[in-house]
Amino acid sequence: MSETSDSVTEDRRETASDDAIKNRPKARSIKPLALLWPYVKRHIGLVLIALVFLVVATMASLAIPFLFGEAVDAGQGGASGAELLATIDRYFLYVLAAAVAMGVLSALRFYFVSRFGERVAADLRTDLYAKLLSLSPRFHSSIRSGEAVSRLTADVSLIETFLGSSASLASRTLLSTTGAIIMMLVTNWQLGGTLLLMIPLAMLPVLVIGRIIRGASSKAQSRLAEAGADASEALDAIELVQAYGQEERRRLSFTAAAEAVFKAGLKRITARAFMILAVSIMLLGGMVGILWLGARAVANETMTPGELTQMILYAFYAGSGFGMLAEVWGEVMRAAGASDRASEILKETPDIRAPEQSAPLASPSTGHLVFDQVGFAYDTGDLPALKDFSLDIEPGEFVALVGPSGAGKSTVFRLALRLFDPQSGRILVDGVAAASIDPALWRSLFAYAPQESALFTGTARENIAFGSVGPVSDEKLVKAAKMAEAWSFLEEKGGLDAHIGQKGRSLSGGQRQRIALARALVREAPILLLDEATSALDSESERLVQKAISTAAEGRTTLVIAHRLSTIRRADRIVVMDKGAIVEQGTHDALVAQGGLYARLAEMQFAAQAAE
Ligand SMILES: Nc1ncnc2c1ncn2[C@@H]1O[C@H](COP(=O)(O)OP(=O)(O)OP(=O)(O)O)[C@@H](O)[C@H]1O
Repeated sequence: MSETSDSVTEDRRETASDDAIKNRPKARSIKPLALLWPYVKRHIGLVLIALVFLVVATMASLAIPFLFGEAVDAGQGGASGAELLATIDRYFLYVLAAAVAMGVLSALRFYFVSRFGERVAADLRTDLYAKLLSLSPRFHSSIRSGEAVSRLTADVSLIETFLGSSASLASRTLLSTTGAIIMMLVTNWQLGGTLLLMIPLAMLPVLVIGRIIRGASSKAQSRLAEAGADASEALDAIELVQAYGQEERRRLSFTAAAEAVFKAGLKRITARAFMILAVSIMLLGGMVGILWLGARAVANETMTPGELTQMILYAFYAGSGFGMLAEVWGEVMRAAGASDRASEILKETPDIRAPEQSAPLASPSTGHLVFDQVGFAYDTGDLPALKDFSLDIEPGEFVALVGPSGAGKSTVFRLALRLFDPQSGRILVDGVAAASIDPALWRSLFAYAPQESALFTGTARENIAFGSVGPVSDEKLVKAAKMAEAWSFLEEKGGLDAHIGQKGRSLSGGQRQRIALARALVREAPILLLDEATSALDSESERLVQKAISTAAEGRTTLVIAHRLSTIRRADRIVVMDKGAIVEQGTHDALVAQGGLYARLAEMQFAAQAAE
């Protein structure tokens, strides 16, 4: 029972084999692994138990060749007949006992080590996700799309493999290889020493060819990953791809990537074939060498046949141990890379934090929202997105924000919701500044319906209830759906249990908006922020959405980014923005009479409507 077969049956099963996981970059040193220490410390009891079983199991496995050797020599002794048989029986009983002990201890070690790996992975995943959810959109826009999810899944899997398998395998192999080397030298230092010098020589081709294989794999894999991302984007937008007749172009670019992967694969398998050749010759040649030198030593009587048996078995332990260490090393470095990336996220501090002591909010809030000389620029923006922006929205007022694209309308919403904080000025509700309040408490003042009515895969119930802070009754959900003019179509689709498809795709644009409105209404917040969809709705849908908006606005302060004249006309006040500043405000009629930017925008809308 060698280390190799032992590890194949137990631990390697746990090794991360997924391509996405294998392609995660490695670290240059093992230093980042230290970042896992707090997680290890949390479960130190499990680690200690695993460590005890690891040491004892390795010792039992090292005892086996020794007992074998003793058994062989006992058979060679002068004794004969019944005495000889009894000695042989006794020794083989010892070997059997050591083998059983090793089996039991290895099983226990496997259980505790793997359990530890799973435990830490679960803790780490939970912590990472919680941190990702707490970080502001600023962080999320700085990280490549998909990368955050890869850190949550692939990187944590790598760490899990490391803690639950590779780390134990590496320390066990290190322990048993060192033990085997010592035992080789103790058994016969001349032969042991010679073999020891030969092992690194035998490892050389494995290391060199291994490097070639890895180089070929990583290039091909990154090409495949790119092609995969392309394919997933194309399949996600399959309607667009087919409508534009882009199937052939997409197919060809994927085929080119697939062929490149094939060529790299060919290089890899050729190198691997040479590796098999080299390893077989080295292993068999080594064995023949030991037997040859050993046979001569036995003939010269400098060694007993039992010692030769021991030597062969220990040499096998040491040889396979070196091979295993080389292989595990890659996994260790990959895990170090993964913990580096995971800790990068864990170390991040959310830039929008709760103050030490949150100021109290007026209860109930009147919904009096004030922007006081607010100035804000995005990290990547050259120009400020908002300049000296001041707006006082009275409780219950309905204000429409209008202005050309890029004027800063959505930015006003983002700041109100504290997804970003302004660089200058203040935002207040009922006279209390946003910065003095816990962001979660502050956000509870707002109900928000975005332009791209983001819905989640699931039922209408889940999507509408998303707006509520605590559990919410079906009655309330239905009431919100009715107010948002969403109930009539939902009822036909099966009510609250209606499945709305992946990201709500089985609904029409107008229906999605009304579900998003229902979601905002369930929140019963004093201020409603509504980003009206720009896409054209048919007149019936538009009528229903408008009716829903009017109902929603009743009794609460409402700020709408408005694109439709019907919404704008309904507003108590229209605020016209351009280049991050308010340029005009007033009622529709007053602004038209003023003949400024609004009058031009309104004229274009009328012309467009007349043309329809
Ligand atoms: N995440 C971001 N990072 C950097 N710049 C941004 C970001 N979001 C918006 N901007 C920039 O800030 C400015 C204001 O954008 P904003 O989205 O508020 O305009 P908007 O009036 O809502 O436009 P639209 O009507 O087209 O939605 C624009 O110049 C835009 O390019």
